Amino acid sequence: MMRIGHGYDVHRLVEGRKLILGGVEIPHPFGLLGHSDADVLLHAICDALLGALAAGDIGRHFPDSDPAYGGVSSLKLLREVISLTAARGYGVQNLDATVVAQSPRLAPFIRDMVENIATACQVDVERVNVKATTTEELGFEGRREGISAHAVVLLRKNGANQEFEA
Ligand SMILES: Nc1ccn([C@@H]2O[C@H](COP(=O)(O)O)[C@@H](O)[C@H]2O)c(=O)n1
Ligand SMILES: C[C@@]1(CO)OP(=O)(O)OP(=O)(O)OC[C@H]1O
Repeated sequence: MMRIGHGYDVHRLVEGRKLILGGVEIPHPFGLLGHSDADVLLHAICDALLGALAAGDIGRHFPDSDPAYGGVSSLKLLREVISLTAARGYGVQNLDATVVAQSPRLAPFIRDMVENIATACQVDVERVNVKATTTEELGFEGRREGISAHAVVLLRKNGANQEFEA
């Protein structure tokens, strides 16, 4: 059995914060604001996984009112969501995500993001794809006020054929 999930998140860009995307620290004069490390890409992926499980969203599992999550690495949150996914009997068939950022240029960091995500999800890198796009300077991302991310994930029941079936 397969289950599909979608995730979307936005964080504001500010001075004095690190920019962390997909668990990779990216040199940039601005970083994302949040209670956690504000890794907008991993948050979208967590929400896609939770959506596929019909298990709510990241804020329900890791409330931003809980000091335990202050400054937490979102890779830790992703690993916890994957533990829940495995406990429900599912694994990641494949995952695709898009980061919407006018700057910085993310292409040099995509491979490391994919490796971090694949490791946290306990799958081969071939099952994970991360893309980046600008908005041609339109909207809040285009004005560099924030970065957004979209993710979709397909889960398969453990024990099921791991290849695509017709
Ligand atoms: N922050 C970004 C945004 C985009 N890229 C790469 O550039 C390509 C073209 O982007 P457009 O928004 O002009 O379509 C895109 O496909 C990415 O490969 C990037 O590295 N970092
Ligand atoms: C990740 C959590 C964890 O405290 O905090 P934030 O970094 O603020 O991220 P957001 O996507 O706004 O909401 C989810 C929160 O639960």
